[in-house]
Amino acid sequence: MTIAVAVAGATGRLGSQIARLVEAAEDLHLHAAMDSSTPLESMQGADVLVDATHYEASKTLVRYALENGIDTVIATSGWHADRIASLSNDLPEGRSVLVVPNFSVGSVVASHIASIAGQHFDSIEIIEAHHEHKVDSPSGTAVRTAEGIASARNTPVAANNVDQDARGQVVAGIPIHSLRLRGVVADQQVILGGVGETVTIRHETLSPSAYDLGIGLAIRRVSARPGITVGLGELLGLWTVSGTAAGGTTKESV
Ligand SMILES: NC(=O)C1=CN([C@@H]2O[C@H](COP(=O)(O)OP(=O)(O)OC[C@H]3O[C@@H](n4cnc5c(N)ncnc54)[C@H](OP(=O)(O)O)[C@@H]3O)[C@@H](O)[C@H]2O)C=CC1
Ligand SMILES: O=C(O)C1=N[C@H](C(=O)O)C[C@H](O)C1
Repeated sequence: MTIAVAVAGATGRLGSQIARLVEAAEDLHLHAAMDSSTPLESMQGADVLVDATHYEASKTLVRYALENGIDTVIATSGWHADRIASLSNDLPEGRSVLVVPNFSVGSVVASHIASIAGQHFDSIEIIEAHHEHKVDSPSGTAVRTAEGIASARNTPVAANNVDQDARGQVVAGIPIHSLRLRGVVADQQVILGGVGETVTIRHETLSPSAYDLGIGLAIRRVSARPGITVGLGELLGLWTVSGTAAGGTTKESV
């Protein structure tokens, strides 16, 4: 069976990559390649919407898709736990949403390792670096990593002096520091401080081709998972974690 795919953000960096992958796959059909001037109705008839836009646009695109019977892969950053919980409350019966903060396998693995390590350290901060054209900060991956670390712990993380401007944006008690640099694709370090030691868990994306595997998997598998799934961990078969995520999502992984 061929899956008809609408790509929102198809003129952008990620969306154009997704549209190329869809066009090249025999079992996928590019039903609509949407940019900011494309009417929402053009996604009608698609089986799956992949949203790779900006959060403000994403909110409208995603709700329209779900109301029109289209399962949705959300690649856009900005879908934090509370916003996912709100989407979950209004999710039409039978529809599937896969929120993917990061399509890269290495990023999923690194964030999961951080959630394990975070159970053994009370001092935790994240530094993320991205290309200079990234419009949002902190990155969706860093936010999800912080949320994942916090939800795996029994006690909250409480960083010191976070009222000072240079201490980063605090998510789930964890300060996130964002760099936007020419030459970088994407890079994240989770730094954990203990007594007389630190541990750094670092993932570097060297090329956007790191996203290819996860993009294909997300499109092909989203409709088999009714409800809201966060992250690719389970789909990649890396682990199975059940339970309720912070904010009430039904599946938990980064
Ligand atoms: N999950 C993951 O692994 C990854 C996620 N991302 C995330 O994907 C998102 C997009 O990133 P990137 O591709 O770099 O961004 P770009 O700025 O390159 O592209 C943004 C795209 O969104 C489109 N757009 C804006 N508003 C609308 C709208 N109302 N309807 C339809 N399309 C719209 C733009 O269209 P127009 O050309 O008309 O302005 C453009 O095609 C970001 O949130 C980023 O963080 C990025 C990489 C990997
Ligand atoms: O904008 C990007 O480039 C990326 N955005 C995502 C994020 O915000 O985490 C995923 C990846 O890091 C690349």
